Amino acid sequence: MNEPDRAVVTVDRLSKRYGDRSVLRDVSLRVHAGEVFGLLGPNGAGKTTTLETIVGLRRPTDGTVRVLGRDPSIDRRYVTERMAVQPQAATLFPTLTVAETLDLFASFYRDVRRPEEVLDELDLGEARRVRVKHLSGGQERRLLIAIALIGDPEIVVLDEPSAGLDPQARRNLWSIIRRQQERGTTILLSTHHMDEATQVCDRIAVLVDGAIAASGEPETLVREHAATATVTFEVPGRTTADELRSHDIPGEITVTAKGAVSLVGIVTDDPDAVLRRLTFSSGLRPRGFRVAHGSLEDLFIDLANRPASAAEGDRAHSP
Ligand SMILES: Nc1ncnc2c1ncn2[C@@H]1O[C@H](COP(=O)(O)OP(=O)(O)OP(=O)(O)O)[C@@H](O)[C@H]1O
Repeated sequence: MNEPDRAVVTVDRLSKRYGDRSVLRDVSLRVHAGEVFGLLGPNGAGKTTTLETIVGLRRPTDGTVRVLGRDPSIDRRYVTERMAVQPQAATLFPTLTVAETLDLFASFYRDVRRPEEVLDELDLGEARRVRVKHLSGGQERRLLIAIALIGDPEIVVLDEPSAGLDPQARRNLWSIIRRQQERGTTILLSTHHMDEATQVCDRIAVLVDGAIAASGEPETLVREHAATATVTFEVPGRTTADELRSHDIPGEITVTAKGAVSLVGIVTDDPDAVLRRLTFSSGLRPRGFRVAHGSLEDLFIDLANRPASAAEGDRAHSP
């Protein structure tokens, strides 16, 4: 087990401006040892700028970034020996094979993992003799991740690792990330896929317009920000919203007639109370209950569409 509260990446009040354009404003976050931390946000929110500042490729205009206690733009060697970044596809040589490419990158490190083992973990064992220019998009992306892992880093930074992958390849990638976490690696990634954040991230921070709009465990954020659920069911014959309200059922009720039944939808923040009232006291003979809870996607859309001043209040929660 890792030390869960040891911060390996600390970002304090990071701001970045290009000329008079403000791209990041007061971004603060902590990534703890051994966790998978996700940076979420719509296009242009500042995810790449934040990650590139963390890896030392850009310097903050204001604020501080520390990786394992060091400034990554100054102690570059110390940091790059311990923190790996998934490179861009453009870094690869098209005529080298997969195995040759990994050997080349392995030669940059003092302590490396066995290339065959990394290739097998990334399901690239069978493609080891294929030239880079002949790889599929998914294989190329996995090779980029293999390159990030070959030096057995303490921290791995992945900028949109699932971009361009099909749903199955994305699921495979999530298993790879989880396996890497089990090896004790801390993983910092950016994504705009809500399902990815829910599936692989222990904690997330949502960046909107260069500022952190919310952060925490995905389930907690959903509970706090997307508290309502929708209960749907059907009732034989005809009923009305007024009749349901007369049974003291909490929530916003809509009723639609369909053939011999009435379809009912209730948006509520207390689905348990709705189900109790309906089954024990309404006498309505409801059936086919479904309860749909809010999702991270609802939260994301809500935060991305909120005016900047409304998101401001959430910043106090930044980790
Ligand atoms: N070197 C630069 N000079 C000026 N503006 C820049 C520079 N680099 C990034 N930006 C701007 O900063 C903003 C944030 O960009 P960034 O790439 O960090 O966002 P992102 O959240 O990673 O977006 P995406 O999901 O589209 O990759 C964008 O509006 C971008 O145009």
